[in-house]
Amino acid sequence: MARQFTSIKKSQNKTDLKQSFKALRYIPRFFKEIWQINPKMFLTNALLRLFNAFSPIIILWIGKIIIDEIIKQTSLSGAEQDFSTLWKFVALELTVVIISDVINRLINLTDGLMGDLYSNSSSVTIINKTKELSIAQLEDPDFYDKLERARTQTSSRVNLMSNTLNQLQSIISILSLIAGLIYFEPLLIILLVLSIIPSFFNEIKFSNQRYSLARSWTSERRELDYLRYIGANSNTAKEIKLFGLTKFVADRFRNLSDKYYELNKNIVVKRTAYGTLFNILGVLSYYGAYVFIIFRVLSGVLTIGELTFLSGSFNRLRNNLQQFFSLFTRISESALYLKDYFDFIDLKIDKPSKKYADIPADIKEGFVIDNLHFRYPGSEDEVLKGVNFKIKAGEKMAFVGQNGAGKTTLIKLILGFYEPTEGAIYLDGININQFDPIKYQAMFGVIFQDFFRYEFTIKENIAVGNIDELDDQDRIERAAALSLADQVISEMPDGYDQQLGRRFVKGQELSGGQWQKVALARAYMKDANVLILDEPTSALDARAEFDVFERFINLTKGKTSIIISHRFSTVRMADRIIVLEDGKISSMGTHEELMDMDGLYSELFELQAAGYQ
Ligand SMILES: Nc1ncnc2c1ncn2[C@@H]1O[C@H](COP(=O)(O)OP(=O)(O)OP(=O)(O)O)[C@@H](O)[C@H]1O
Repeated sequence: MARQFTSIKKSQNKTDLKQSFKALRYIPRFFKEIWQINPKMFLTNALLRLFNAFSPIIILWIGKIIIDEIIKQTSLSGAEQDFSTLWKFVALELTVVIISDVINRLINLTDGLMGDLYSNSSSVTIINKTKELSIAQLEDPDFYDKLERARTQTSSRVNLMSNTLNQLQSIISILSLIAGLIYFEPLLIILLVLSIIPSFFNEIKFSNQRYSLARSWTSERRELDYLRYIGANSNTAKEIKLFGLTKFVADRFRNLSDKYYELNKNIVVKRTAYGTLFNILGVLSYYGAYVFIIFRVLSGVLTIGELTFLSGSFNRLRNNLQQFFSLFTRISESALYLKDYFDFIDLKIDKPSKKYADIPADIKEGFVIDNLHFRYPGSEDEVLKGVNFKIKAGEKMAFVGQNGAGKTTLIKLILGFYEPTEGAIYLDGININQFDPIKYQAMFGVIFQDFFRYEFTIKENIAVGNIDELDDQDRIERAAALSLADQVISEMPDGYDQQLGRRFVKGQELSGGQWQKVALARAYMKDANVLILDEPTSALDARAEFDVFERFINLTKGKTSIIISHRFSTVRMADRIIVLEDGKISSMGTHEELMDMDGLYSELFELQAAGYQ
């Protein structure tokens, strides 16, 4: 733990300032994004801030006039006294204070609204960017960390916006106050700046350390989130209770979070200690300046009004400068996070510059899987080890094999989610990597075994198979009838509009088999050229599975389809069956042909049949 902290320090010390300043480069682009979201609101906010930037000096100046006027009037005899100027300035000060207060509220309001708009818009940007990433990229931990950082730092970016605007406002205030000081006592400024600079560098140093700690802990933080999720969640509650896992999960969480706490504590304690020391220097400088001004008044160089103006300006300036420096470090800290966001949305997507081949409107010959080898990125193990076979147009294939044999992987390669490490897949003689992946994948209707249970309505859950047809009720009902989801829907109080899951009000949880029926309907939502069902019926009862496949076979007459199933009653309906064993095809043929061979297929079939006897 200590070693990790030292290495963070070592790597950071040299580049502290440089990194902070470099990160500020992203701020103009950030503000361009905010401006584009709502130019009118942005402009209003800027104008309001411009006015309020001058309010401190105006109020101090009026205060000086009021005090000098009081002293002047009190030195006059009763007959000579005229308080009209005095009251005019009191009224003026009151007006400025009220206006400034109202403006402050308007600034907060527009800040909040712009923050909301920005947060919504950047979330959409992140969602859209995620869509462009390939499955391989999304499964890569480095990419995933980038996505995570971009996603979780939205609030930090919203704060960055108001902090930067506050900073600009503060700069104008500071300049106006400095102008006042220069007019009377320029020496005071040097004293002021000298006392504040050390705390500025101190802040920058620690903010960089905090950032690099947070960054180097991205995957651990993800683990913490995950542990928090499984430890306190209705989906996992059954197992957590039954297996008595609470202590295991809580201990694992505590161990990890304690480490992070210690590392972070180390940084924040030092930051506070140094910060306090430098702040005391600031206070001393203020009183030094105060004594200096008092002497100038006593020696008759300055008036009492000027004393209140100067000491007020000095104090204000000190606060503003301190706020300026601490804001600067917060801004540079958030700007480092901003870099993560832009790094993510600027991620290069591998788009070949070549022209894509045309997708065949109807499959004529079919697929040729030629000497296919595959290893998952970052993995040593070869999952597919030289697979060769053809799928003729209109053929119904089934893949069988034991767990981990490579069936789903083969489907993912046919869908073009990954590039083979060796060999190729051809569709009607064209290597599938020549097709535009989006158009190519649109040819398929696929349901995976780990299909997603969207906590939307049933109707939406079916329509995700072809979301453009969300309003086509007939189509949704036809798809539901084919997958037997219509039986589930008829039992729901809200029918097709039934909210599913337990997350939202009126949500209805479904059984595993009911979910499968709903998900299966997605495959029927479009006239896909190729239908692939990867074990989506494992939770159906025997009769339901038989009904589902009978419908599937009837519907897909003349269409190419692939089924993965561990149930031989289903598999035997296929025209041809491929038996995968440890990444290789051990045999293929019709059910009868395979039964005649003395291989894995007949062995597994007999085993399953024996189970039913
Ligand atoms: N995303 C991944 N990254 C790395 N390895 C993976 C990934 N997905 C699967 N594997 C590995 O690839 C091998 C084949 O997995 P695959 O899912 O293709 O098997 P399967 O035949 O479909 O098994 P099952 O019948 O259990 O669904 C397994 O050893 C698995 O651990």
